[in-house]
Amino acid sequence: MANNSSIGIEWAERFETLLDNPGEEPAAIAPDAPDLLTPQEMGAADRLAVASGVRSSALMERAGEAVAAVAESMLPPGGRVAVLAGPGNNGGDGFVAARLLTERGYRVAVFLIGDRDSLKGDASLMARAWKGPIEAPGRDLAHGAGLIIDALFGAGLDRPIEGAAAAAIEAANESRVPILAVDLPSGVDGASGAILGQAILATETVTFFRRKPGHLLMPGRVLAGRLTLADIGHDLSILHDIGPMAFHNSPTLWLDGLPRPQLDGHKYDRGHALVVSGPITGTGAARLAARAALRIGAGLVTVASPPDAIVANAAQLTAIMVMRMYEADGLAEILADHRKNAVVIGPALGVGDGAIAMVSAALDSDAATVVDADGLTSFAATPDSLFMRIKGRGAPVVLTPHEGEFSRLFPDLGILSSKLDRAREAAMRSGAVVVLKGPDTVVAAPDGIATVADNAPADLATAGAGDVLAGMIGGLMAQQMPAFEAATAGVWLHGAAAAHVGRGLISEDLPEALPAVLSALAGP
Ligand SMILES: NC(=O)C1=CN([C@@H]2O[C@H](COP(=O)(O)OP(=O)(O)OC[C@H]3O[C@@H](n4cnc5c(N)ncnc54)[C@H](OP(=O)(O)O)[C@@H]3O)[C@@H](O)[C@H]2O)[C@@H](O)CC1
Ligand SMILES: Nc1ncnc2c1ncn2[C@@H]1O[C@H](COP(=O)(O)OP(=O)(O)O)[C@@H](O)[C@H]1O
Ligand SMILES: [K+]
Repeated sequence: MANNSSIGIEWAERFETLLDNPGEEPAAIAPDAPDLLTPQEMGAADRLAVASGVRSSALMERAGEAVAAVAESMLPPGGRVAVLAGPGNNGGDGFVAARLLTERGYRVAVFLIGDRDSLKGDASLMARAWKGPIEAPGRDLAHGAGLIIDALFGAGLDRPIEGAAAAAIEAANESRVPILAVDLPSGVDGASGAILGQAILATETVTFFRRKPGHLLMPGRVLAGRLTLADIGHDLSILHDIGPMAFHNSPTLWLDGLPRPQLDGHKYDRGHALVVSGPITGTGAARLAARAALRIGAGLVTVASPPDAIVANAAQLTAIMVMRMYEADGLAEILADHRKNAVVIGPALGVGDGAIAMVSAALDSDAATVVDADGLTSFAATPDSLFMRIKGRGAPVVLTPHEGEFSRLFPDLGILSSKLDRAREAAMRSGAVVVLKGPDTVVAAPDGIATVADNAPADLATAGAGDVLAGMIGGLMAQQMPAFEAATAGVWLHGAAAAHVGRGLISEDLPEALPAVLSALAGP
């Protein structure tokens, strides 16, 4: 199907290459390793590592070593450390770090939730190797400490934190002492980034082998602070067996597929994007989207304008063309010209039957289609009719809702705590690539492959930013970039453009920042 994504497949192929040419990989873990593993997948990675001959206690020793190394960078020589250890293997990592830091001259106090005799397996082993005292945490657990190591709960957290552990988290947060979290800030669900009961607000977090979705999804991303990814001895080949379905949105994933102008190329080779304008009271959104489509490389861009808005549009456009459009039939006529191979519809379109008819006309065409804003809201009462049209066509569709628009189209998915799951369900149900926007924008394809972005500065929460994103994705699809890749690249480039502009950003700045961002990506 046209919407299917190739990122997962391409990345898997790249691993094959890395495995065949190990010399080409500078370290076991590339710093931009994009795979995200859920806690369950990470558990499987640990089991696979053990099955391949790595001792689980060796994994824990290296995990504790990685924690100790970051702790040292956060402490003055001989500084005081409070280690909070939990009842599972996360606590085991804490005991290793406590031992190593003591050996290196730091003054370490260990506070355990539960008792040492209840610890099992490697955690029990590491607790026995700790020769110092073990205390029960009280309100003053951080007293005199220069650093708290949070080793209460990691990948094994499976219910809301209460009681003594919740009180310890509260005391740690209130102490204002910097906190280094082991694997995850305790209380953060590694799959969703959601808080289960109570959570540590970490200064830094050390995680192992691969990041988890909860390190990137809100609020987990903020609670984790600065993230270090440590190699503790997993072989890369493990990823083949696991087959990750979620990826960190970084250029590593899509840069090879980003359209580039060719020396022997022609503007007609770079596609023709059509952006549908709203009525006279709402024409700016379409112009923002159109400008973004042109800046991102579409060869030609046309704004299809209702007759009452044609003067407003024409007066403010130069390189972008304007065409008069008489409602849905007019749009269908314009799109009958197959050279117009991508259409962006929805920004400031107005909500109602007229908008439904126009979106339907766009979906009846052969053009790759981005449906945004009012184009989505108009289907709040009849979402299935939108999904049926999407599934019934050959060309790809990208839906770009923010959380409000999303909840109108998929009201029952609000119960899912994971933004990743919400976007995936929506993609599966609608047959479209879904871009669920926000500070942690998720792009999901109907086959379950998804990306999570973390590069959007808060400045992007400004009027019209979404219109620009829709135009960028449409502009990439006009250049034949597949829908999932176009959406993923569009989201990253949108964030990068905002970061390039910095403070004072308004949406008009975003298309203008694209040349710098694209040039930097293209290299010297
Ligand atoms: N596996 C490996 O090889 C490696 C793993 N590594 C490390 O192991 C960590 C995962 O370890 P894990 O699976 O033992 O889980 P962990 O996060 O310690 O917590 C589970 C414990 O907490 C309990 N519990 C859960 N929720 C609770 C709650 N709300 N309130 C109270 N209790 C709760 C639950 O017990 P339960 O009561 O459910 O029986 C269980 O005892 C991982 O994050 C990484 O740091 C590294 O060393 C590298 C090698
Ligand atoms: N707090 C935030 N941090 C970073 N990016 C954000 C934040 N809030 C929103 N965004 C991004 O800003 C854009 C806003 O889009 P949208 O809500 O559609 O606004 P508009 O309708 O005004 O264009 C989206 O790309 C979204 O991902
Ligand atoms: K932790």
